[in-house]
Amino acid sequence: MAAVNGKDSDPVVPPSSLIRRVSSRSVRNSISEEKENCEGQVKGSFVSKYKKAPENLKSFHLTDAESELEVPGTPMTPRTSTTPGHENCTFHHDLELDHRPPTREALLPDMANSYRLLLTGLGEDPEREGLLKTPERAAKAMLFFTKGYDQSLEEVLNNAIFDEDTDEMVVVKDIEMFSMCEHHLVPFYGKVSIGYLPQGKILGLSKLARIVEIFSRRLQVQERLTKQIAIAVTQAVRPAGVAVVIEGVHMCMVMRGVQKINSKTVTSTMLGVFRDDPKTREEFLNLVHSK
Ligand SMILES: Nc1nc2c(ncn2[C@@H]2O[C@H](COP(=O)(O)OP(=O)(O)OP(=O)(O)O)[C@@H](O)[C@H]2O)c(=O)[nH]1
Repeated sequence: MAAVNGKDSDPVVPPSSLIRRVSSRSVRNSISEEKENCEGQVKGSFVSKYKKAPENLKSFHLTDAESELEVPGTPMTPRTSTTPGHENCTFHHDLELDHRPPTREALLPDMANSYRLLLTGLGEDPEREGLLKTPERAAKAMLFFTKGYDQSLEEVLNNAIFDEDTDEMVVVKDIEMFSMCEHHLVPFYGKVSIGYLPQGKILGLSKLARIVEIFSRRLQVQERLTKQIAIAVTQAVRPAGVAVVIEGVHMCMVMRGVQKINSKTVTSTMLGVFRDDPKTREEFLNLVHSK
């Protein structure tokens, strides 16, 4: 199989714990163990640690750069919970701020103060009744918009990777996406379509949408978001190929700046057979564009 971008590198092999079906408790325990085992390794170590090359691997290759899910400036706060009964929790699927790790919570006072300053800078009175709670609300909202920084691929997958004798295309399309433009800190939103060609392993369908959440709930540019989703799916199930198309509306182009309210930005990442074989790519695009 041709290497992506024509470069050879080690194929990425997910940890064996990702391709076993086990109880959620043991999943969480194994996640904690993995995290401990990973300590001291480079950022994005989940990826680096499991790069091995079994003889019979037919999957396409990711370059080292493509294997790095985390980009510079993308923080990953340590995750443990002090909530009674949840000491071993490292991840909550629908992370809300009333059930969060202390490291995230600790950011709130400083962020609220920043919003207070911002209000003052706008000439507003942060002490007037309508604005009294606004700094805290805004800080919580911003933490929610960026909750993807607290999520990692292995936690989100929760071992929902299943052995299945199929090599037919899987497409989940029109997944809603909300993200934040890293240039203006205003939202961009749209829909994501993901396709992959399995090679004996399939991914729980909801996990594709959850992968979108991990990477969209951060400060982003659409191009990077598209690529990170494709790489994450590759790492999860080592398919013969992955295709991701995102259609986005950028509020920085709508509400300000050039003010083009109807423009849409379409980005795609094609890996493996989707990149190499025009017919496979065409089949995916037809499925995505069909009603
Ligand atoms: N490629 C890319 N550009 C983006 C994305 N989100 C915002 N931008 C662009 O980032 C650029 C920032 O350009 P600057 O000239 O530094 O900032 P600006 O003066 O606010 O630019 P204008 O939006 O043209 O007013 C703009 O062209 C935005 O449209 C994205 O997801 N991908």
